[in-house]
Amino acid sequence: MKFETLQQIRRDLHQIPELGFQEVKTQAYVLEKIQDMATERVEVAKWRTGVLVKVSGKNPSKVIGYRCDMDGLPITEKTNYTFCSTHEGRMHACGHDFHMTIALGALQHIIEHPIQDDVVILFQPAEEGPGGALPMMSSEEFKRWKPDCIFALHIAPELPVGTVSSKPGLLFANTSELFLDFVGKGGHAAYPHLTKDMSVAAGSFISQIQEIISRGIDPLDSAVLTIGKMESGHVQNAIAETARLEGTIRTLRPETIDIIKEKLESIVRGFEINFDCTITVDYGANYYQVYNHDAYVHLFKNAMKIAGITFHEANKAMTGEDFGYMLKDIPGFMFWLGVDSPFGLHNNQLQPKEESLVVGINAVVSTIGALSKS
Ligand SMILES: CC(=O)N[C@@H](CCC[C@H](N)C(=O)O)C(=O)O
Repeated sequence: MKFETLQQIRRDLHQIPELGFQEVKTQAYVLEKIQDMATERVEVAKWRTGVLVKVSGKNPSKVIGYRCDMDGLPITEKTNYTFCSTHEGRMHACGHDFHMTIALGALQHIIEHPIQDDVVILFQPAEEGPGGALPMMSSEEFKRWKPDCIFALHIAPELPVGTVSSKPGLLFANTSELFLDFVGKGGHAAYPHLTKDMSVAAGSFISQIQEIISRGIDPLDSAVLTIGKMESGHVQNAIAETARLEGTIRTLRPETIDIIKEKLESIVRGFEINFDCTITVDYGANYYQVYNHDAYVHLFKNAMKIAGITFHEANKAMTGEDFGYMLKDIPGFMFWLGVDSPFGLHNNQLQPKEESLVVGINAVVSTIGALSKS
């Protein structure tokens, strides 16, 4: 695919970011592009708002899987792109527009340059939440074409274009979303003694839970507890009856998430007594760690050398990815693709360099070729 075509696809997708399991326009766009390149060797299936494509090999002995994600984030874009999001309050701030474009580019390359094995490309919805990987894996469509090995990429804003990065073993953390609803008693701002102020409770709760990580978890066992959103009250001169905190828990070991949840719940019980309120805890979506299989990372490193792409050994990251569930069941790996953006993932000004699309496709097709020969 020509660079201008890839750039156009990325820009089209960038304009229509949709949240998890709402990727209706995105799915239609992806399907249209696939139809344009389809031959008799290509089969397509829809699953919810996702898409699965199978390209039959010349003499297959295995199915090679490649997965990309499709959803955007509830973030208001602040780039000055001419092709910025047309969906108010939604943005492709995690590079899924790049991931899908690379998958389409790789698909066309495989259709035009047939390999021995079957290739299945998965366009998976809802990576940012509530998690599309697990339900997709239990679908009939996935089971019918279940890959024998699988890999995926994620853009890396801090790495230069022309580079990739990965590591054997643990790459990404275990995660759990966190939603807390506080209900107390509202009232007039001038009569605090007659109320149960949920702004004060929620503010104090945020400070208190910092001690879970700093004093409750072995410093050698890394963990993160972030509250990313806080809401309470309605007006400046009334005491808030309700508050809501939204956040995420990240750990390097699956067991540590349970320890954190236990400590958090004991703080919740204390706050319910101290503030005479009720607090409901909901853990939303939970993702299993991304654990790369050694032999596949080794194969990837060699494939990158041959493709002329610079490989860096990665560090573990506290990011989460529901691709971890696929790697729990199917051998494979995930890697970072350098896109050189001055702004990071989930930033409203994320601006990955489009030249990296070509590198991404080269990395993916080279890896598929190497997997087919292995
Ligand atoms: C790569 C990346 O940024 N992934 C997301 C996954 C989010 C999972 C879930 N919504 C949570 O926040 O726990 C991330 O934020 O790491």
